[in-house]
Amino acid sequence: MAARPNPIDMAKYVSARRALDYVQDGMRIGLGTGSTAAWMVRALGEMVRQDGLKVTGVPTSSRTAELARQCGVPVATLEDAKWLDLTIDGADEFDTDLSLVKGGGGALLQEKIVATASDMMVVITDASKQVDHLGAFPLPVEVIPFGWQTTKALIEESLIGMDVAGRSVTLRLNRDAPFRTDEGNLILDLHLRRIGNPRQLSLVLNQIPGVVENGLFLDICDVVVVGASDGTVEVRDINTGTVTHETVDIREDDNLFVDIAD
Ligand SMILES: O=C[C@H](O)[C@H](O)[C@H](O)COP(=O)(O)O
Repeated sequence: MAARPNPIDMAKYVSARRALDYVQDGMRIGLGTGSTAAWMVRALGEMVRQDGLKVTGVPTSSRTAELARQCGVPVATLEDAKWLDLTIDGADEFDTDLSLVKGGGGALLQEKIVATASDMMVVITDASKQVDHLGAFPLPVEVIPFGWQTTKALIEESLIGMDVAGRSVTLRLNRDAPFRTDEGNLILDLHLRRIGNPRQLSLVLNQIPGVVENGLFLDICDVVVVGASDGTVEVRDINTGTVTHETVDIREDDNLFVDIAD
């Protein structure tokens, strides 16, 4: 017997379902990483298995690749797919310009490469991720392990002249060991509280030797779908300047409602 998901998962689920309206047969789709993107991958798998949808998914992490295979979504590498029609991914923060902070799950590098190689990026999220100014969520910066303390010191130095409200930088841990990305790199989390000039910060960070990429996604996202636990979504489209409110048609027999571990 199918069980309804809790309110948080319900909001993620409806945003994922609505985002899949952008999918058409034959598309090459970037598959994001995180708990919200996982709902999208499961729902996409259902469309492939039950409706015969033909798509190719390009995962943005080893976790998503594994989930996609489990769900029956055919996967390819970006090297094979080369260019994508659409990427659907979650975010840690978004503002009114649809600028994003991503990388809470450590997948920002592949996510940014894949989203940039897509004609369209749709972000699936809930209202708790909306902010007036980016920066409340610590900004992830991926750095190579070689000389990472020096890279950290250079980042701290670069923050002195920046329009930010906090300047502490911490190495992300996984239990007691440093967290490693899929590329074997480290993540430094920048606790900035408020980022006054995201564009300047992004440019400055990416010029520091040892920095691979930062979690600011600027001018990449086209649409944000904000899901709510009552089954409604707000769809914000930066290209048309429209904001629409809709109710998502939920399949009550949806197999996704069966208890699924994240
Ligand atoms: O590295 C992780 C990604 O950027 C995720 O998209 C982001 O952290 C949001 O994840 P969630 O949907 O679990 O909040």
